[in-house]
Amino acid sequence: MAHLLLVEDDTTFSKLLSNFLGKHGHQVKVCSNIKEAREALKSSDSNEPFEVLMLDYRLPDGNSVDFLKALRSEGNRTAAFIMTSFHDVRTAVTAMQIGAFDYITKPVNPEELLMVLREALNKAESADTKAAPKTRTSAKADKQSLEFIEGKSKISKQLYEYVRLVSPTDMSVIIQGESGTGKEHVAKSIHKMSKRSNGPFVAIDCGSLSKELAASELFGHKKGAFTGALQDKIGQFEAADGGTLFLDEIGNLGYDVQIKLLRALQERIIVPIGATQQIKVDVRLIAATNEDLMVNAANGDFRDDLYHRLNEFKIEVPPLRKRGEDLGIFIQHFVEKANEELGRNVRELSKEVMDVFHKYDWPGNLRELNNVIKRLVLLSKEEVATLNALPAEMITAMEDQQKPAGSDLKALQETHEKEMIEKVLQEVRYNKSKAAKLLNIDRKTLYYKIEKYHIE
Ligand SMILES: Nc1ncnc2c1ncn2[C@@H]1O[C@H](COP(=O)(O)OP(=O)(O)OP(=O)(O)O)[C@@H](O)[C@H]1O
Repeated sequence: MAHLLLVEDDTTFSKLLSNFLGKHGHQVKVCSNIKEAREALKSSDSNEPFEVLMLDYRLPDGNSVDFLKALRSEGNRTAAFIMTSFHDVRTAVTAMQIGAFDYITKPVNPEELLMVLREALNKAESADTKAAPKTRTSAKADKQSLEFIEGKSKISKQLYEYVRLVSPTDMSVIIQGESGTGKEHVAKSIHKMSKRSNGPFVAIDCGSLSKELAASELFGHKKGAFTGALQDKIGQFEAADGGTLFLDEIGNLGYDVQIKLLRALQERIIVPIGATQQIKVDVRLIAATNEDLMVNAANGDFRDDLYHRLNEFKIEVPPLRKRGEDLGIFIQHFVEKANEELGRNVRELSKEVMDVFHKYDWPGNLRELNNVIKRLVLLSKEEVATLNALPAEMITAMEDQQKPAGSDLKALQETHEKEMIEKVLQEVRYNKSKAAKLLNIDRKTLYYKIEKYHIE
């Protein structure tokens, strides 16, 4: 049994969901907005904290991506997943960067929900047993590398040529690529092929670290160094001694921590917070980012000196839509993996499903493909998976894409609607309440349309 917090403003749906989860032995606290959720989190018993947060994306007093961002920066690391419509998948992808474990598209399929919940609970459990949440150690690195697919496209061959080239050296590496392209996988491969492969591989997701906690997480602290430092803590730099430290989403580190990081890299020593003695460390650093750190450095958002220290070698991991023939190889791989995990026997995807997969642009890259395939396999009782097992909206999106815009009434209406919203937003200087009133729609609908049409 798990203690879950469900934040959902659709009361019928939340009742349905909590009954369903209750029947599966879980204890669910339901809140209908962010304010209530905050109160529930505050008053949750420290003996029985929430193990998983299940968040509807659009809530009456904000969206759950911002909510989760705020929680993470306050140091809350409870496993969380976001429930979203298919149109918001791009937003959900952002959510994963700030430490949501996963997302699930609405309408929620019960079996899929249980699967995602099970995975979130496993994650919560493994985080509990480690020095820090979101820190992954070498045992997992080994297991995952076995499942690694390189691909046959030209762009993938070049990628792995670079990986093999840089692995045996001790150079720092920046891995750049969109969310879900496999940056962590690449980092693990570099570690495995390096002379440090017998040492630890420690991964930290800087996106889920609050500014206050980042320095202590990386460099450790002494008991009493700050409120809440109840005992000495070893930092991840020390934990990675003799091995590789992988800093995911490094662009999220605050300026102060960046200075300390630079010093640790240049002088190979660290000083835990509140300590007086220096500790020698021998760590290879690999950093990942989905932004262009060079641009951030030029804008002053990232320290120039640190950028150059890290950028001894740069590897770009291509988005899935640019990996051409690899798509088929990844599909096969993920289907086999899902069959094994879920005890299914899907042998083939129907031609229609393959068509959709080839046309779709996969904004969440390999992670999204993996998720969609898991769902597809889960819902397919036969050997051939058909369109029925794909999210309905994915198919509609593909159909819409294929229609010629000139004669497509819906597309014309949507273009008109987008222009109208943009015009009104400009008129009221982006005051969304006023804009919603003028457009005669509620705020929630306005937010939905702003996202749908990618209005800045
Ligand atoms: N080469 C690969 N072969 C098989 N599976 C892969 C490969 N690369 C990535 N994956 C799978 O794709 C998913 C995303 O990979 P990963 O976490 O490495 O991406 P990422 O770019 O680091 O993501 P993020 O930007 O969110 O940190 C994982 O489920 C991973 O197992």
